[in-house]
This record gives sequence, structure tokens and C-alpha cells, in this order.
Amino acid sequence: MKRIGLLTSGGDASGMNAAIRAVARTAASMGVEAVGFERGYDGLVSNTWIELNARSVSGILELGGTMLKSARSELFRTEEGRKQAALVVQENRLDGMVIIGGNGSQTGGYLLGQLGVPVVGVASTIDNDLYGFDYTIGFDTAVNIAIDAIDRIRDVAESHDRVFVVEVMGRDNGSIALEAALATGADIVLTPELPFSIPELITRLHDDVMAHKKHHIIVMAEGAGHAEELSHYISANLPVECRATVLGYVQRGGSPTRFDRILASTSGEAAVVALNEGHSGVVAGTRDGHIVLQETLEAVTRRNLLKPELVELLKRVSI
Ligand SMILES: Nc1ncnc2c1ncn2[C@@H]1O[C@H](COP(=O)(O)OP(=O)(O)OP(=O)(O)O)[C@@H](O)[C@H]1O
Ligand SMILES: O=P(O)(O)OC[C@H]1O[C@](O)(CO)[C@@H](O)[C@@H]1O
Ligand SMILES: [Mg+2]
Repeated sequence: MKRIGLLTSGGDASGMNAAIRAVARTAASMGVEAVGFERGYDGLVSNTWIELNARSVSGILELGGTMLKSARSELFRTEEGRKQAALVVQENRLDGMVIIGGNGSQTGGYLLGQLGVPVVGVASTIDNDLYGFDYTIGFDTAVNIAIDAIDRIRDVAESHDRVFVVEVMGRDNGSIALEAALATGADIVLTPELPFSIPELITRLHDDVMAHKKHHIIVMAEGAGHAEELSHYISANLPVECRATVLGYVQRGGSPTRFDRILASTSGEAAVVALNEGHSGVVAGTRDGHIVLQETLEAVTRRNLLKPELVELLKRVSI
């Protein structure tokens, strides 16, 4: 292996820079050249890249965002766009590609692999929705930001005897909501995975309010509904003040936690080693604390369910 390409794609996630650094430096340590395509698959299709060497990735480990920038590429979703991307890989004499991103990006990587390009992914998305991994890069930072915010909101909820609905990110996945709720002692969590009924929620809140517990924190994954709507509904149906807070993009930015820095570094290294060993169609990440190469097709087609022991724990302690 002499020369590889890499890119970051989909929503940015804290730790992507650490992964870029690990990929570039692992390649450099093997005497392999690395080029970084800019703006995700758009840069691959348009052949826009920068040379990455051991020095050019200095000082990025602790930075949020991605120095290569990221994008959601409509062009790459077309067969024509992907054929053009494969041609760019060939023209640049690349022996393989490292795709740093979430389930969509890895699906794209799988399809690029079908066109004959060796592709290894690095599991990176705040949504934690790739099957086969403990956690994906960016998730831990996002949850910690949510925890910090909910701790602050709790002060307001207690001082004013208010109910708060806090909406956290997670397109079709309630992982951030579940772990943020557990870590902040929130009363209720609403996720796309766990069925819930609004009338039952209202009954529970009503009983609590009657028992003089007037402040509540409800953590809601964006995939489970809209915080504003639920907040209005609660205010209209119960004798309590309810407010909504949508945490939004603050969860995607900022310096990665120690966990995400190390996960990104080990996964980035593993991806380059895997490409060098001839692997393709796999995504690097950790399972049970150890580096694994998960088959891409399975990673993107199987659902990454909420950790059942955490769901049970929440039921037990959020009473
Ligand atoms: N089915 C697909 N076929 C081809 N390319 C795809 C496909 N799905 C996604 N992609 C490519 O990957 C890009 C990123 O995908 P997506 O927007 O789903 O983000 P992601 O990688 O899942 O990350 P996140 O969910 O954290 O934002 C898309 O914009 C597109 O270019
Ligand atoms: O950055 P965009 O395109 O607004 O997408 C937001 C989505 O990206 C994520 O932050 C990561 O997939 C989701 O949680 C959210 O639904
Ligand atoms: Mg995704």
C-alpha cells in the first residue's frame, strides 16, 4: 500500500479530527501517503483534496469539528456520482479509502466498495446508530454536553417548580436521551425505540403534581417528537408550568472528551492497518472495549438497539 484517501462525512462529531490525525500519522508511520478529500463525498466526486502528512495534522487532536469539513452529498447518492468518485480514486492512484462518518456515510462507503475501491470505515456519529459497536466517535462528547445542560436546567426546574422537556439529538436513535437521562436523574425519557403514551405520561405527571412533586425533567430524543409541542400539551392539561429547551447543535461541537479522543485514535489507526492488510467492506470501532472490524453491510442494516440493561436501570431508578 502506497497511497490512501480519507474523508469525513455526514454530521460532524467531536473526535473526527483526532481520527484524521490517527489515520494520517499511522499511514506516515508505514511510509504511506495520505490525501484528505474536503467536504465529504462532494470532495471525492469533485477531486478536491489536500496532502496530509504527520506535521499537517498537528494541533487538531483536541479540536471539535473536522479540518477536512463535512457535508451531506446528494451527488454521491446517484450512481453517476459514485462512478465519478471511483474514477477519482483510480486517477489519484489510491490503494484505498478511509471513510469517517455515520450510518449514511458507511452505506456510501459500502457502495463505493462495490465499484472496486477498497474501503474501510471509522464509526463516527453522535447518533451511536451503527450496529456492532459499544459507542461511535462523538457520542460521549455529545452526551456529556447534554448532561451539563440538563444539570443546569434542573436548578431552574426546582427553583420554579416547573416541568421541563429537554430535546436532545438523535435522528432515529434514543441513545443520547437514555444516557443523558440516566446520568442526570431525569424523571422520564422518551425515545423512538421505547413505546410511550402521552395520556399515561400526563397521568404520571398529574399524580406527581398532586403528591407535591412539581418539578420534572423529561428528556426527549428528537426522533420521538418535538419538545415545544409536548410542553404546550402538558401546560394545557396540567396545573403546572412547562417549558421546552432544544439543545440542538451545541451537542455536535466543542473539544472531544478523553473517551472520544482515544476511541478516534484507536479506530483511525485500526482502519489504516486493516486497509494495509487487505480488508475492505468493514468499519473499525470498539466492541466490549476492544478494537473490531465490523462488516459494513451489517453495521448499517441492523438496528443498534438501546442497551437493555440501561433501559431496565432507568425504569428502576426514575420513580
Ligand atoms: N444510501 C446511500 N447511498 C449513497 N450514499 C449515501 C447513502 N446514504 C448516505 N450516503 C452518503 O453519505 C452522506 C452522509 O450520510 P448521512 O447524512 O446519513 O450522515 P451519517 O454518515 O449517517 O452521519 P450522521 O447521521 O452523524 O449525520 C450522504 O450525504 C451521502 O452523500
Ligand atoms: O446537521 P443537520 O443536517 O441539520 O442534521 C441534523 C442531524 O444530524 C445529527 O446531529 C447527526 O446525525 C442528528 O442527530 C440530527 O438529526
Ligand atoms: Mg446517520
